[in-house]
Amino acid sequence: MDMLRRAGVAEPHRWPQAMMAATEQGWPAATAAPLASSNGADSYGVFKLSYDVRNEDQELLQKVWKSCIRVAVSGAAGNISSHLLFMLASGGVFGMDQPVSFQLLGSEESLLKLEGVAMELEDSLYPLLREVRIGTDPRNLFKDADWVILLGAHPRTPGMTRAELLDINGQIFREQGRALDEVASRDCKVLVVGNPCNTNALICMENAPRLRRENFHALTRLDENRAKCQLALRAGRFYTSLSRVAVWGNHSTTQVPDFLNARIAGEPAVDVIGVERWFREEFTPTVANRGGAIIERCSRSTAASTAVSIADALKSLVTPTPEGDCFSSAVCTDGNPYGIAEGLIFSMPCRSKDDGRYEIVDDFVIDEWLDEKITASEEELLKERACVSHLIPNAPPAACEITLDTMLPGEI
Ligand SMILES: NC(=O)c1ccc[n+]([C@@H]2O[C@H](COP(=O)([O-])OP(=O)(O)OC[C@H]3O[C@@H](n4cnc5c(N)ncnc54)[C@H](O)[C@@H]3O)[C@@H](O)[C@H]2O)c1
Repeated sequence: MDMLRRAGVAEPHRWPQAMMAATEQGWPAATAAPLASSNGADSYGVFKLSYDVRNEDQELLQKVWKSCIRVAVSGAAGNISSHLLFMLASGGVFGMDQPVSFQLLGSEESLLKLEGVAMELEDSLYPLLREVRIGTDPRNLFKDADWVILLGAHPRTPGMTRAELLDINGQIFREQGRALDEVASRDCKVLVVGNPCNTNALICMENAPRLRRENFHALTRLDENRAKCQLALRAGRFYTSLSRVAVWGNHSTTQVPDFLNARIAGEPAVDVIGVERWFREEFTPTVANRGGAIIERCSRSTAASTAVSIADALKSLVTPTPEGDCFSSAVCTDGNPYGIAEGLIFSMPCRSKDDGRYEIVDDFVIDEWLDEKITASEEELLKERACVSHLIPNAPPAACEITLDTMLPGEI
């Protein structure tokens, strides 16, 4: 500890007991008894060991590390998480000087698998990973969280309508919103991935009034990445030449990948590619069907590219957006510059400085065609909000009028 201070190193959370930590009370442990802990869940396996930092990790002590951040992940035993956690622990998202503590939430059924995930994290020997906690109680696992990534959701079973899925998953996200409200850091940033992610994020936000509304996001970065890939392929240019590629609206088949404002090497994509019919008739459905096309070929969901897009979404919030560019995130529409109905979670072009906050880019041109598509996605989200009015505090009761299945192919 003294050496840390002398070296001017910010004290990571609970350092020097950092390589430590455990399972939540009651977990059928293959490990030693859980330790008492400051945030209600105990650290797992090797993470619960204490050691004398003065005699170890001399190399690490030479480095100037920031204070440890707490990252909570729900659905942490699932497919997407099995890629994501390893990216987060490697430093590739929050930075090579940013220690992290994982608080991993699973369902009762996934607990054994969650322990397996924790064991793989142990074996990966990530210097930046200082704690791992696992369990099933969101009030334990979200405690003091700085970042929360909500992957856990009920899969749609055969015959289940979108309205039924909205209700089942809405109940999960109402409960998790309440838990965040009680125990998470007030400045906590929340990224919802579990589907239907825009409306799940809305329910979560509305049930967590202590947290800032602007800190709730639903993931549309995968759609943006897919749109960029299609533009690059069609133009015969590499991804790096693309900028201002935004996706508007819902993460569903009504999503609107925006080609009008997209740039390729600084020029309008519509001029570089030049085939209007392709944009209007092929581009959008190709982007929306990409997950289905991948499943057809390899019989598995697109967990890896989704995890990469989550990493991209988080990185975009903690690094400055390059001049003239933007990133897509579904965020709260309150006060938005495009006249979209307030009180929705709607994907829009955003820019960030680097501190987790963002602003909505206000200079995108919306022509009649784009406006019509954006309005259709907005109307869908208004209907989804009506369907879950019983899960939103103080919302007037409303009828559920969703009839279309707009779930993206390839997503459960
Ligand atoms: N927004 C996007 O771009 C995007 C892309 C792909 C997938 N998704 C969605 O992400 C979600 C996760 O996908 P996956 O492939 O990892 O699914 P998965 O089924 O492999 O994993 C989900 C995990 O969540 C757990 N879980 C269920 N309910 C839970 C709860 N209440 N609390 C904690 N854990 C819970 C399950 O037990 C399971 O382990 C799905 O809803 C999927 O549709 C979104």
